[in-house]
Amino acid sequence: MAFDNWQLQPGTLFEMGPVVPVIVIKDLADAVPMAKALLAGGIKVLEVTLRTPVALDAIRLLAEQVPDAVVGAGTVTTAAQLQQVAEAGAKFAISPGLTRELLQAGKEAAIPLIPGIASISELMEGTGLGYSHFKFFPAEAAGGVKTLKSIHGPFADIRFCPTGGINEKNFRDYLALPNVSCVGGSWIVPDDAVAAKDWGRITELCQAAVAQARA
Ligand SMILES: O=C(O)C(=O)C[C@H](O)[C@H](O)COP(=O)(O)O
Repeated sequence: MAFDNWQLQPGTLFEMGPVVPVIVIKDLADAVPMAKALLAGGIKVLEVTLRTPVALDAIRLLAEQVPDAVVGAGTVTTAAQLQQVAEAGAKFAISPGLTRELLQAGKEAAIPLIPGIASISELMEGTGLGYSHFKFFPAEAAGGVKTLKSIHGPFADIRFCPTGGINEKNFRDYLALPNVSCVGGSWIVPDDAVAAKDWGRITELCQAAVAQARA
């Protein structure tokens, strides 16, 4: 189940995967070349985290200048931030966790909210309000593939985007699960590549991930 007022359904978003880069933009000038490097590598869905002062401006800029990308916001932890990112043009919002306030605001928002869970009780808080698509965070630290396999038993209809500790070595183990159609991670946008403005390396990392996901 999802919400009719959402302009994009989370199932559609998850199917656009397989890897959602978790992006930290420190310098606004990096936003457009980075997004183009990701697109060139076959990655369309971008999560720009609200961890830096320029994050909202970066979302606004990307929504205007890189229309082929599906740009959303990460690290959205409050209802006020959800409203801000929607106004900035984000196509979706992802949270590392959930609160009742955020879930309520998400139901009424124009864009889909993907709340984060690390426990069954948090999951039930979300499913109780009608949510069916969640971030599983911090994936590796919260039991990883084993935990998601166990959750699939009682919650077979629920889908996850695991994030946190996922990399080129383990991401296919997650994608093989029936309740996972995309994973999030920062390994395809490494800090040192961004600092060096080595966009070619980012494109190569994306191409490798996309090719491995298909293999
Ligand atoms: O910023 C947020 O909203 C988060 O939830 C955290 C990120 O998803 C993880 O930090 C990504 O994890 P790594 O791929 O291990 O770097």
